[in-house]
Amino acid sequence: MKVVTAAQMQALDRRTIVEGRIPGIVLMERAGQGVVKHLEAQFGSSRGKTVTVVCGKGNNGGDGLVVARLLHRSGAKIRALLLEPVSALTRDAAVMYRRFMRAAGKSSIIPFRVEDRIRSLLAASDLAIDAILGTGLSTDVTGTYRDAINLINQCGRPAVAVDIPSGIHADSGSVLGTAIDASLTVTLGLPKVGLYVGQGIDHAGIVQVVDIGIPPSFVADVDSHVTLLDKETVRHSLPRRHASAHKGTFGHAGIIAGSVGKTGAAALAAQAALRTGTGLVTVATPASVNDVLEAKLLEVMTVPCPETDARTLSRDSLGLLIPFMQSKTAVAVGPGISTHSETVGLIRALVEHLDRPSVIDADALTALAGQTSLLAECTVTPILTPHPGEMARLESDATTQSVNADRIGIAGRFARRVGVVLVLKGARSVIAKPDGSVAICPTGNPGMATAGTGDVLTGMTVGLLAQGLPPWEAACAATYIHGMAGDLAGQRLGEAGLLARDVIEQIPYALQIFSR
Ligand SMILES: NC(=O)C1=CN([C@@H]2O[C@H](COP(=O)(O)OP(=O)(O)OC[C@H]3O[C@@H](n4cnc5c(N)ncnc54)[C@H](O)[C@@H]3O)[C@@H](O)[C@H]2O)[C@@H](O)CC1
Ligand SMILES: [K+]
Repeated sequence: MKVVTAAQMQALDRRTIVEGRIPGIVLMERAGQGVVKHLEAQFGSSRGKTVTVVCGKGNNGGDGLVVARLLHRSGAKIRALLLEPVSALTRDAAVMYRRFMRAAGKSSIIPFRVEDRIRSLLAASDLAIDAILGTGLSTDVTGTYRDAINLINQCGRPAVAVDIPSGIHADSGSVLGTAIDASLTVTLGLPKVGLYVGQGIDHAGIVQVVDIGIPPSFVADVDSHVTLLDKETVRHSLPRRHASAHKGTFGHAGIIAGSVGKTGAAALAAQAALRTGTGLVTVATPASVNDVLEAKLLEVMTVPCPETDARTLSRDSLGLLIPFMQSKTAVAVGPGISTHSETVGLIRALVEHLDRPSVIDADALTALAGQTSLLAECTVTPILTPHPGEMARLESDATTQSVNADRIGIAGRFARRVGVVLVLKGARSVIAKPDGSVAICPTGNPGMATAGTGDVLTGMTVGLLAQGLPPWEAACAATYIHGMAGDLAGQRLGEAGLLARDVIEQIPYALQIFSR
């Protein structure tokens, strides 16, 4: 599904109304129906609930008035707060105002004047609906609008944002003055970029997308290079397990990983590859830590390699690692290998011999800082999986902050310039391909910001490569399923105590969801 800017969405809405001959009020009705559907899926039936709907003067407010009418019809007790006089409403919002008034009566509409009254109304509500500002937001929020947003945030009730949390810039995700902290955002037509970047991520809560009937041919014409990953796309790319399968059918992943003090990274990546369905996994690791891995890993094979005095892979490993890579279906390089200068030299030499599907991660990325031209030698497009700090090292003039300020732009430009598939990790990981287009992964949670989850992603990615997925499909599917497994683990354990190993344990359950 394409992800769009406010201007792109407004143009699509307009084209649908003018060329598609679907009146704005019909789109608004569908928007309201979609919001109610997702709201009830999340919070249960609205019958008997008290709901306060806060409406601005624009079409976002119009959507809110549809929600108010539909919830009233379902037996909820509704109060609609108008932030502006009725005369200021847009034409379509005014139509929805009249429809609501006819259905619920004038006493259900409350002008936003007396702050204390509003505060007590919100406090007595089960839910607040934020229909204050949508894609029409242009400047900092001030005055009554700011007061309304702050009162909703302070009331302690879950807020459902219509289209986008009011105050969030639909393109940049930045907060313009103040913004709603939504539990659920039901976005209309196509998802907006601002829900997946910057502060927008924290303010949006759960994001659901509602189809309001924009003709697919109009959507196809939108020039957006950003898409939102979804379950169906991932499902189509996953390997099938035929009845005649044997372990050779599902590939052999080679993982070059580990050093003293960092055998856990190798173990996590190897286990994650197996849990993702890979037939065979072999880890190449410094000789003196090999026994540790043998003890940790039952199903994984290991290859002890020559090492430095610091017990990291040495330059002498190259002669062994070249045939190691050539005998595997796919290769991962990097988890826990250290940044020892000799190991760095080894990785740079090794990359020139990468002739099969590969994932380059962690310390191997640091080894490639300022040396990404070496990747031109790879015969199959490699997948790089940096976190923002590693990304900043790869892009010499960047910092972690500047990377996070433009994750989509940086990922797309880097993937195009260097000719790689890039997974820029972090909240809402983005995956970019060599043509510069970018997918946003909606799965995952803050509990996954813990040691070792990156190694798990590397293992899952090489595992899918070994099973024959092309690099782009493998990167997208691994990132999505990694997030799903993390979400399942988070549901069971909560976020604070979640460990990388818990994510591995949930991979099979995440995969089961695809086979249903
Ligand atoms: N017909 C359409 O175009 C559709 C629009 N839809 C809804 O309409 C929204 C867009 O509607 P609008 O373009 O009317 O705009 P909004 O409803 O987002 O904004 C309302 C008004 O607020 C004003 N405004 C901008 N910044 C402000 C600020 N900082 N403080 C106070 N007021 C400010 C704008 O001038 C605008 O007129 C979408 O987000 C969506 O919810 C949906 O109903 C689907 C169809
Ligand atoms: K809103």
